[in-house]
Amino acid sequence: MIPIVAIVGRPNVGKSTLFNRLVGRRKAIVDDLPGVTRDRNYETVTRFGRPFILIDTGGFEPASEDRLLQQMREQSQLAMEEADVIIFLMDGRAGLTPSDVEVVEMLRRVDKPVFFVVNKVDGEKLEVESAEFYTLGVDNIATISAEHNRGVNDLMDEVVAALPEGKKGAAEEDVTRIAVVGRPNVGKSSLVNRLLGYERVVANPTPGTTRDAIDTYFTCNKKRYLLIDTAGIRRKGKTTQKLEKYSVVDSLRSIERSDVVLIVISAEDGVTEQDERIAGYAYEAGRACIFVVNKWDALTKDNSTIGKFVDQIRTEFKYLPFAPILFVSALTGQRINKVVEEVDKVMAQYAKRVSTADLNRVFSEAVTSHHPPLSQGKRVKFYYATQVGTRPPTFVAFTNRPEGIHFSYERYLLNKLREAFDFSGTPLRLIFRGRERKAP
Ligand SMILES: Nc1nc2c(ncn2[C@@H]2O[C@H](COP(=O)(O)OP(=O)(O)OP(=O)(O)O)[C@@H](O)[C@H]2O)c(=O)[nH]1
Ligand SMILES: Nc1nc2c(ncn2[C@@H]2O[C@H](COP(=O)(O)OP(=O)(O)OP(=O)(O)O)[C@@H](O)[C@H]2O)c(=O)[nH]1
Repeated sequence: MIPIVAIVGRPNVGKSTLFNRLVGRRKAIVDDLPGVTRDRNYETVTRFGRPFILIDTGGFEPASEDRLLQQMREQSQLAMEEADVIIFLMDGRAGLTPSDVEVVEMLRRVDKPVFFVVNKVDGEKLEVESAEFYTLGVDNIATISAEHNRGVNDLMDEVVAALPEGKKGAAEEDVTRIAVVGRPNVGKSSLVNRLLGYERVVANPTPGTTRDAIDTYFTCNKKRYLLIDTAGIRRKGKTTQKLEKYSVVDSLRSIERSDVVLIVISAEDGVTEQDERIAGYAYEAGRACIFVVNKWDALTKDNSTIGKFVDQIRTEFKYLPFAPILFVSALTGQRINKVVEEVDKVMAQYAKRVSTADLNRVFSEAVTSHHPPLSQGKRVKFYYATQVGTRPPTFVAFTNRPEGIHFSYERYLLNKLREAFDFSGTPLRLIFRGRERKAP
């Protein structure tokens, strides 16, 4: 399971600055895309070869000192429950504050690696001044400047070393791993029950019910599937009423481990912001996605109901135009058999390989019928394209001007590949690489 690192600390200590530094610049394919709900608070980061999910727990409203302390307690509580490693950030310019002292007390009792870090230590002089933080009685205090990238690598070196060893199961190429994600109470467990055909997971009418996380293998038409059923489903014994936004963390973990993501939406509630956040992450993670609109039985429908839902989903999730939409009822079983059918379809595309010859034929036809726009007055030429991976299908195209290719042209090429090879249900990746033209 991919580990989680959480950054905790008062407002304005520099959590987002550190987060952005670690996440690095975003790829254009994500930035230019209209309608992707970007939740800057969660990102998958790879550092020294180790991937982890980084969470910036910040972003709450500035508030009174009482309220602040309360929020910090909640934030830290969350980090203590969800994260594998915690970075507690303090502000070397503002100095030590009473709320720092209190939160440090809390975090010292945690049985997880906690890094106590003083930020904004931009130079030697501040280094000396940060000595007051040693009065916290913590043995190890790191000083960094997130803004100037000072001490950040050393810190991350230690953070990565403290990550738990990922339990790497044997690579199981023949299993389709399905994540079922969505807000609390949309019917994820009920859907899972239906898919498995028996009451394996107990559905409960209270939102955010506590339960064990269960991964379940099942076989259907001689094919094997793994249902990753941890999504939004709380583990047993937790009593803290979590903020809804944080059930997203469970979804992210599931998505990381999956091939196909079932984004479950309640027909009663329509699309919510949290659905958008989760779907945006699934998209960025490059997973195949299927929208499952559940509780279809609970609606009074007329001829336009389906159409309206499809419109809403296509409008809210512009970046997932290829994701199929299913309307089901986990309660009555209506159209549940379509789910596995659809999973098979998108999985076939997600894992598909096309021949280099076919790929280059399609590529050169696309380029010939619609030339790439000039880049700084120069012609953009493509030499060669090749598929370098699957899950999702990933292509590299060699060109004289990799940076000069506009996003809209990239989208044009991807659409051509989609049409030509029927990649209709899967995300695709297209990478441009520079190559000098060979001398004739
Ligand atoms: N001098 C200095 N300023 C910094 C450093 N890191 C962050 N800052 C500044 O501190 C301010 C707050 O930084 P943020 O990253 O927004 O802080 P935050 O903790 O995410 O704040 P919230 O979103 O309110 O929780 C910004 O003006 C940053 O430019 C640093 O290393 N040195
Ligand atoms: N009418 C109707 N109700 C449903 C359907 N699917 C689930 N429900 C009800 O919705 C409630 C929540 O269902 P769960 O399966 O526990 O939802 P969940 O998404 O797993 O919820 P959390 O564990 O809180 O994340 C229960 O009362 C279910 O009986 C459906 O298709 N139609």
